[in-house]
Amino acid sequence: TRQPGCKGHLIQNAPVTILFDKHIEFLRDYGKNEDNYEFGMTDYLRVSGMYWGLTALELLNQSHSTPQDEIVAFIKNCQDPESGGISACLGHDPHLLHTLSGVQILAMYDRLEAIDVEGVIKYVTSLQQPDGSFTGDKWGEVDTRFSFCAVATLSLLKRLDTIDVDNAVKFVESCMNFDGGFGSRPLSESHAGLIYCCLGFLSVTNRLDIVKRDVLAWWLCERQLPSGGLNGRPEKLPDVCYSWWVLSSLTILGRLHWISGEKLKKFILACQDTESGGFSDRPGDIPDPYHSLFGMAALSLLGNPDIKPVNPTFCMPQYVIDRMQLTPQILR
Ligand SMILES: CN(C(=O)[C@H](Cc1cnc[nH]1)NC(=O)OCc1ccccc1)[C@@H](Cc1ccccc1)C(=O)N[C@@H](Cc1ccc(O)cc1)C(=O)NO
Ligand SMILES: [Zn+2]
Repeated sequence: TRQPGCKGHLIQNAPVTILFDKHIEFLRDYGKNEDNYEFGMTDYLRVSGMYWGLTALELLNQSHSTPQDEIVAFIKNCQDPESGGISACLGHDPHLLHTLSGVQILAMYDRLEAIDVEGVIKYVTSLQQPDGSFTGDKWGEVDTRFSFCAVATLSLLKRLDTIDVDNAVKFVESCMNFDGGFGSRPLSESHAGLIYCCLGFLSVTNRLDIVKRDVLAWWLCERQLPSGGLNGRPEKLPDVCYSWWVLSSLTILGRLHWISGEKLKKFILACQDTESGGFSDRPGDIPDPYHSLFGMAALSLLGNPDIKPVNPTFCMPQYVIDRMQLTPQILR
């Protein structure tokens, strides 16, 4: 909805504060009434959707009000007894994306003992290929996203020793481009989401030494547009979730100060839905838990004191990473 006098993607009289109570209500009630369209459409993402909503609520210090036992039981039921992997929803095939989301939720609640941890490890290790890469599931799609999902999952379970880390690093290194960025596979185009995955992978495996630090930091800063918002690739529109992919990457590189945080903050705040609560991808669109988490996580990285600190590598509350004594590498 472009109103007259609209500056880029900023709408006049856009919110300039965080509407905390509305976001809490939006996240708590999302998917409650099972008849609404969004709920049904996201079956294939259910466990990931739970990770987004629950992590966002935790960043707002609200997780005391979530039905933890029900959530733990649901994730437990989504673990495939045969392969050990976790699926998005009952009856779906297990997948690395949802195995990570499930393990992230259980780690946040300190309830990892509720699932067959050895089964998860067996599943993750079974997906590593001879060239060091990982497939997302048994159907064989290789992507650097899955390299990150694999090592992030194993790191949360303290079992990084069960895969060939050096070979995994070699594959990710083979996906680095001349612009310092990373793509899905060797010679694929650089993309902010994949750069986050590859930097997260290198942070977990303590191998950030291979990155072309300032070339990549420069490419990430070029994602910022006149509206203050960030895009994922050159010539694309700004989108609040890219605030997270780009900011977490710059934080891991120790170059967060290179971007204009004030202008970005204005863009993120303008993505709030003043009626329903929640954040949308850009001002005026429909809010969802995914963009709500990544918008608030970005505000947390920008130093907002009313949102709990978030770990840039795992996109989980920092106090959880500290409790687990995990120390993912970060460049200062
Ligand atoms: C599957 N997916 C995406 O592809 C989103 C779609 C989108 C959101 N805003 C613009 N496009 N894209 C996305 O996550 O891109 C960032 C990214 C790309 C590659 C790797 C990691 C992150 C989103 C879900 C979604 C679909 C449609 C609309 C909103 C959210 C998603 O599950 N993202 C995953 C990462 C991811 C990304 C791409 C995938 O094909 C699968 C998973 C995530 O954030 N997990 O915690
Ligand atoms: Zn988005």
